[in-house]
Amino acid sequence: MSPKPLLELSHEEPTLESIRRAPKVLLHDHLDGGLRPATIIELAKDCGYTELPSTDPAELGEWFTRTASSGSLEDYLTTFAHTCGVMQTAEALTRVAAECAEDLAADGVVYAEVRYAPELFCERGLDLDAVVQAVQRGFEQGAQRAARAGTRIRVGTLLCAMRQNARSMEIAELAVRYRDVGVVGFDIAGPEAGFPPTRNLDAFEYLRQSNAHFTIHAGEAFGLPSIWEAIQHCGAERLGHGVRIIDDIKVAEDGSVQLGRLASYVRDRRVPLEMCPSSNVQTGAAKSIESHPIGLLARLRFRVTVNTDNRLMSGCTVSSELAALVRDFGYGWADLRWFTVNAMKSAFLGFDERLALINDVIKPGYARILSEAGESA
Ligand SMILES: O=c1[nH]cnc2c1ncn2[C@@H]1O[C@H](CO)[C@@H](O)[C@H]1O
Ligand SMILES: [Zn+2]
Repeated sequence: MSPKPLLELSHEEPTLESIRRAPKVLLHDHLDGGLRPATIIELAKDCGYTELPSTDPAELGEWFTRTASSGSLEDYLTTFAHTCGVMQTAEALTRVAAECAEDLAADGVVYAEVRYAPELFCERGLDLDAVVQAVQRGFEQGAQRAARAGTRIRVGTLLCAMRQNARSMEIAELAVRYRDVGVVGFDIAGPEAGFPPTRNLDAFEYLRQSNAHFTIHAGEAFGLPSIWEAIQHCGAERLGHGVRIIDDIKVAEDGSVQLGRLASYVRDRRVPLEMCPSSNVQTGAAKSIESHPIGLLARLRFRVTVNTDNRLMSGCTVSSELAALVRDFGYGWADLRWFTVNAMKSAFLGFDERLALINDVIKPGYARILSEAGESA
């Protein structure tokens, strides 16, 4: 079967270059998983961090992608010791956040939600508030530099609590304290097996009482019970990954599809899935991009979004993830616009701002690309 676009709009196939020029929205990207290799090396030198596996940027980048392709989430996560190791000062955090905003803007991302766990950056004297302030400063600087370079980006921050630690209430309070200055939500991250989302019920309860937004990493390294708890016990608005929802969908030999009750609920309620195909292949949550559940889930019209997870560990960008899906699923421009609008609708930004980005930036951006494609055809 030759791959076919889900929606027809133009016969011009999107290429990596043209995808880079299209407006894109990113909901799931870790700040400590997106550093430039050269920056890691410079920061290590500045702060006396001596554990890096290489001091050559190309080699170091290659080390991250190779080591993260371990086949298990736990092993994948060990690589973060080196990024967190060099992010222990306010200056380092500001620099990393600024470069993150610049890199995303250069890739054509117009709105990004970038997440990190403040508790991981308090090893050398910073407190949680100092961490958040330093990162916010960086995003502001980066967005300003990007605007001067002719690329506009808006960045919202998500604060993560680490599942294996017991600080989720404290981090949830931090997220609420900074919600008027750029923090748009909360998440839990880290190893999934053995750390069910219900361990953090008090934090989720507090966030709901505070009318605050949160997503939960669920259904990545553990299956349906994790997704069910995240949604039905904790009240997650979105699912980080959520790939294992596929376990509740039966595809018969004749191609007919039957959704179980949880999969139906997720689709009926339009629960956004923050899918990260390359990361899933590296952690063993999916065998390949080609066989990734995103193909079926998009065809069934789940609220699918396409994300990077960790650009450094996967050697990817939003554009390269989309290009891989175009290559393996035959998606066209209408499909890429659909993923982008899905993501913007699912953002933890106010409704009026989401609408403005869709109507003033995303739709005109795709219209421009399509008219250019039409002219050159
Ligand atoms: O795909 C993932 N699943 C679970 N945890 C993750 C993933 N990627 C990164 N982190 C964890 O989130 C922390 C905060 O950014 C990172 O330090 C890493 O430990
Ligand atoms: Zn993640």
